Amino acid sequence: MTTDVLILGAGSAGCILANRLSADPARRVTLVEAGGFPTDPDIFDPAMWPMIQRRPYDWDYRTVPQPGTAGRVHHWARGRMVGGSSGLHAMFHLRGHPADFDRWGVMSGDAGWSYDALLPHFRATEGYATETPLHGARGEMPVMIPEAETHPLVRSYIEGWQELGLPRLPDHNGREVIGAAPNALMIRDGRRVTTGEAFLRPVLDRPNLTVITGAEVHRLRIAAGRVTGVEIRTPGGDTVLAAGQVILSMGTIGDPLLLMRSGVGNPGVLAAAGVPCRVERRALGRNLHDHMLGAGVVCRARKPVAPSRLQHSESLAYQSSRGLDVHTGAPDIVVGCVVAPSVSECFPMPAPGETFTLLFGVTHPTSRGELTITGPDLADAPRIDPRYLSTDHDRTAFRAALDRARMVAGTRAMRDWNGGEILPGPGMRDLDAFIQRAAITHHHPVATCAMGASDDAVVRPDLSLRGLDNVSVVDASVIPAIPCGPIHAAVMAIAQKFAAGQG
Ligand SMILES: Cc1cc2nc3c(=O)[nH]c(=O)nc-3n(C[C@H](O)[C@H](O)[C@H](O)COP(=O)(O)OP(=O)(O)OC[C@H]3O[C@@H](n4cnc5c(N)ncnc54)[C@H](O)[C@@H]3O)c2cc1C
Repeated sequence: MTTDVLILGAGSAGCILANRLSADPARRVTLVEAGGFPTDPDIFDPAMWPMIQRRPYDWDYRTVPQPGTAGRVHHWARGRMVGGSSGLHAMFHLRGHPADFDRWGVMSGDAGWSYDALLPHFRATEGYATETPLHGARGEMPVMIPEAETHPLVRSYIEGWQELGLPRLPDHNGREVIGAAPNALMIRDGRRVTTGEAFLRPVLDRPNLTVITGAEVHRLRIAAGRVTGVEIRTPGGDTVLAAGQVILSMGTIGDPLLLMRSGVGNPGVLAAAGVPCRVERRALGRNLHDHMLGAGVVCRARKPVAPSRLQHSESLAYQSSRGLDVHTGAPDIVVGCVVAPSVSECFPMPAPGETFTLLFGVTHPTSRGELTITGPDLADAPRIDPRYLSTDHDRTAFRAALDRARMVAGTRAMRDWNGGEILPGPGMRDLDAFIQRAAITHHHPVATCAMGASDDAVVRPDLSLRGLDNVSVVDASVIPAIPCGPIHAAVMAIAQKFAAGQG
């Protein structure tokens, strides 16, 4: 089968690309996805999001043991369904601080990635209730700002930050991010909205769009610096697809794995996995990084904590470790309020309704890891090593974030709620050791195919892959440096910007 554009992966980016690129009826677009259309009703129930991992529609990757987190192995959830990880995520919509994207502009050597240049692409995907110069209302992805639904505990938490001098923001998608606000959410009428629902389902009847589900992309066939065919594995057997243009949208893990299985990458890594090197690209899989959260400062509640009417983790407060009176510029730490108990696997889970949790984390970690293949086949598990908490910067900032979480717990506004700290607990002397055991992924791995101006970078600023003429990479893997907050909004903007550039 031959098509004009073959999009590999129907995740957060892939569904937007399929929508935008098939809008031109003259362009034949084929979208290939390993998973199927989601059918589990739990996926669409916002409150269920922490419970739906490790089900069949989660790739459920594992890291190698992490020296920085007490030798622990971390589970990395990734959606294996139409909509990809937008079917598993916590639905928080936050772009990041403008400085995060201005930095992308510098790193890529292309001002098109600066905040002001990206703003129309952010807005084009957004469906806020009201259009403003900073918020889009005509995009397909609903963005809800909770008001009456906000939990009373979270209201007190936000007041606690105000008491400490942090501003109360309407949401985190203004020009300043430092402050506390209810999380803006990708929810409509009480249901999660995936990119599959928002962008793909409405255009499924386009005659020029073909969607193939249950199909795992195994390898790219490469000849004369181009991809000449894509080997796909389906329950019905193997097949080869061909296209003029191939777009990789399989995410931060899926893209480098496919490229490495196909012979693109670091010759040493490929040789160790038994794959002949066809295209040398040493940076592929490197630069892997992720946000982590400490889970958590857990407090006994003085009164019953009713269940969240949203998705439990209702507010993040971004801030500067330099002081609570710093209200401009990019934040470097964050504290979040979770209405339910939230702890890592190292601690017993407290009973719901009797405790609440303050998560704490670092917005711009400097730890950098690597992802590699271990063999040539789809069944060969990847080696994922984020090298969590391997820099002084990250460990120091984590301590500052933990201190801030304790500060807000001690405010007057929280007095009616806080019945005493359970974790780390007043007797805990070694807070660094606690952090090592409490840190969990915030689920934002990026940068294995990072864009950059230098010839070493995996993709160019236009997201074309260096070394293969007809291949582009469009998803979270191209992010060169993680923005301060959750990255889904940035992934949507990346896909929107790329599609807009295709004419
Ligand atoms: C539990 C969790 C909570 C999160 N919470 C938030 C949040 O609240 N806010 C936020 O902004 N971000 C959040 N994120 C992060 C965000 O969801 C992801 O960063 C984003 O969805 C990534 O988009 P993507 O297009 O790069 O990849 P994905 O959406 O993961 O899409 C990749 C697609 O490729 C498919 N694929 C992979 N390999 C193959 C293959 N070999 N063959 C065929 N198909 C393949 C996958 O099945 C998937 O559909 C969260 C993520 C998780 C997992």
